[in-house]
This record gives sequence, C-alpha cells and structure tokens, in this order.
Amino acid sequence: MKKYVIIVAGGKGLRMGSELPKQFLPIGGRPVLMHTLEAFRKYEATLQIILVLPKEQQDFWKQLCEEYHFDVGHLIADGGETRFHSVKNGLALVRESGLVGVHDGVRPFVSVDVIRNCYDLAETRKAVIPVIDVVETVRHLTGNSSETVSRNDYKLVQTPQVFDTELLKWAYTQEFTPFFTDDASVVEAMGVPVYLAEGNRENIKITTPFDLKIGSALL
Ligand SMILES: Nc1ccn([C@@H]2O[C@H](COP(=O)(O)OP(=O)(O)OP(=O)(O)O)[C@@H](O)[C@H]2O)c(=O)n1
Ligand SMILES: C[C@](O)(CO)[C@H](O)COP(=O)(O)O
Repeated sequence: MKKYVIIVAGGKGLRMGSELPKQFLPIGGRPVLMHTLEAFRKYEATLQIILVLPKEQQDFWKQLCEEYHFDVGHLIADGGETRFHSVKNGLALVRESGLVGVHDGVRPFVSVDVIRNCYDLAETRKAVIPVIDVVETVRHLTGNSSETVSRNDYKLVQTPQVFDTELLKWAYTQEFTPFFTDDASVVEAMGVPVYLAEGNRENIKITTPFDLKIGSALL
C-alpha cells in the first residue's frame, strides 16, 4: 500500500519569537526538521515524504541539507496562509491511493512505534490520531468564574494523524474555518469518526523557547 507523510513547517513561529524560523533551530547540533524527517524515514524506507515550507525558506532549507549532508529524500510543497492551507498544498502532491499522515515539522520526538501504530491502525480505521492523557487538573472557564472538570473526559492530541488518502482529500475540499486546528477536526466535520491511538509523551510540539530546552534534554 502506498504511504505518504505531509510534514508541515509552513508557519511563522510567532510564539517562539526567534529570528531563525523554529523549524531550523538546532537541537543536538542539527535543525529540528532534520530530526523529524529522520523519524519517518526510520519508520519506512519507501514512505513518500512531502515537506511543506514557506516559498521564501526553501532555498535556505536546500542549503542546510547540503551543509549537513542530509540525504533523506523528500518533495517540497509551498506553505499556505494557515496550517489548513499548508496541508492542502501538500495533499496536491499525493497522487496515489493509500494512506497519508500529517505531522507537525516541529514535533521531532515522535517515536517510531507511535508512527507505525498509527499507520497500521489506519489501514482498517481510516482516520487515526495519537493522544495522551491529561496529567494536570483541568478547569473550565464560565464567564467570570471557573469550575473543575473531570480530566478523564479529555485527551491531548498529537501528530501524526493518519488517514485514507481519498478521505483526507475529500475532507480538505471544505471551506476553511478557524475551528480546524488539526486534521481530525477537518475529517470529523464530514461526519467521519476518528480513532484514538496512544501517543508518546516526548512528542512535544516545539512552540516556545521553553520547549527548546526540554527538547535538548530529550535528545
Ligand atoms: N500556515 C501554517 C501554519 C502552521 N504550519 C505548521 O503547523 C505546525 C503547528 O503549528 P505551530 O506550532 O502553531 O507553528 P506556527 O504557526 O509556526 O507557530 P505560531 O503559532 O507560534 O506562529 C508547525 O509545524 C507549523 O510550521 C504550517 O505548515 N503552515
Ligand atoms: C495539530 C496539533 O499539533 C495537534 O495538537 C495542533 O492542533 C496544532 O496547533 P497550532 O496552533 O497550529 O500549533
């Protein structure tokens, strides 16, 4: 079965606030994105990797690949206005039927076991996302007040989110709404249920400078 992953790195990284876009910041001496692509190559040698990058960053990325002798093969698509639009641009390069995962470029610590489990389950479940437990107490804001809610009723959502290719392409024909913060929300809006798989706690999304410190410790 043909398998793809769309690795989205088309964002602005505003919360990181660094001059160098966060996907290029070094962890363990190498850009974040290289760790991410390698995790997927470790999962499967024949996986077709599609990397989504802002057009103006693509030459810089190619320079980095040469400088670091980075040889994980991949196609490049242009970043879009939002994550939704970036995924849509990546999906345009998905030409055969099979499975397609979507993964945040800034989640370099996804485990190969989690990747494999999500793809394996998607063969029958069609739409699979990795999640982890909430380990802190959660409060719901109600106007000027707030109340504790049961954390057992919630999960934290990670990537890769893996889908049947035709299903994801169909879902991405919808008009964008700000409610679409991940791929599962886009698929669910078509009335299709999403299956929850186990994520890994190290699979953090590098969002702020604090996450970089954690990332360095995780290597
Ligand atoms: N237009 C966009 C926006 C986001 N992303 C990607 O989606 C992932 C998750 O987004 P986030 O961590 O929020 O990245 P940014 O949007 O870059 O960060 P910020 O919200 O702080 O600006 C990242 O890999 C990011 O590059 C993307 O491909 N295209
Ligand atoms: C897709 C995601 O990483 C799942 O947790 C998350 O929704 C991305 O959100 P962001 O605001 O684009 O970082």
